Amino acid sequence: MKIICVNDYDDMSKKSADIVVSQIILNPESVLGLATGSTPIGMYKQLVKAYEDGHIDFEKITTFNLDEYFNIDKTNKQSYYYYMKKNLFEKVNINMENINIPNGMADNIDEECLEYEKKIRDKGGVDIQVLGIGRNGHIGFNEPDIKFEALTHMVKLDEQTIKDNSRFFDSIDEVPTTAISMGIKTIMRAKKIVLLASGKEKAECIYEAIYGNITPNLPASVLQLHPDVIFVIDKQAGSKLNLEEIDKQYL
Ligand SMILES: N[C@@H]1[C@@H](O)[C@H](O)[C@@H](COP(=O)(O)O)O[C@@H]1O
Repeated sequence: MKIICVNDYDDMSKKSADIVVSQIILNPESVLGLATGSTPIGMYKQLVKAYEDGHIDFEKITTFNLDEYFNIDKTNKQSYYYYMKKNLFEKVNINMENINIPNGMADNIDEECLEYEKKIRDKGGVDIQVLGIGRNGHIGFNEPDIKFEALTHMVKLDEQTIKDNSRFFDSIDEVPTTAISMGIKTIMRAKKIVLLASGKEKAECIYEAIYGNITPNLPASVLQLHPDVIFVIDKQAGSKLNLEEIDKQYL
């Protein structure tokens, strides 16, 4: 595990974008695993800038998003499809046939999940997976007590997550209570993982993810077992860590 602790949100966005940009430059046919939420928005802005400046080309890039709300249409402004379109896809030269987001409107969700896993496998797996983290330590929508062996599946959202995500909706009653999410096993199969966190409200879960027991109660703790994971966090999110100690242990 590598931990990069930077000054603030802007630096977190630049640093994490640098990592993704390098991946794209090294392999223009990369398979990117993408995340939503407020945290990666700055990173997407940086990726768009790198594209506009001519540093990267998305033509041969494939993407797989972590998750999507259940029963929310692509055109709905709260959908993760809409989020990805607005923040990245419509601003770069990505081929929309190469983007993949679970279909929350699928008639048969089990089939949709199996198909999603198959598509990832057929592409040779995810080269680099971007993650945010929920305050309860969730990654994707893998809430506490999730099974580590789960692949893409339907999940029930935690009360805390519903509350946290209600800021994007007009009222808490509109927040979906279920979603389709890559499972922990899907995430752990990625060749490289970059987790982003910013702000003091993430300090506790970042501390637990790095120092705590590896337990489904704190899904992000499983990342301690991944051979190539980088946490890019700002000072506030890293405020509970003893960074000198971590340098000795992990770097
Ligand atoms: N499914 C997403 C996660 O992928 C994201 O990491 C989390 C944190 O969001 P934020 O970055 O807004 O704190 O929110 C949602 O629940």
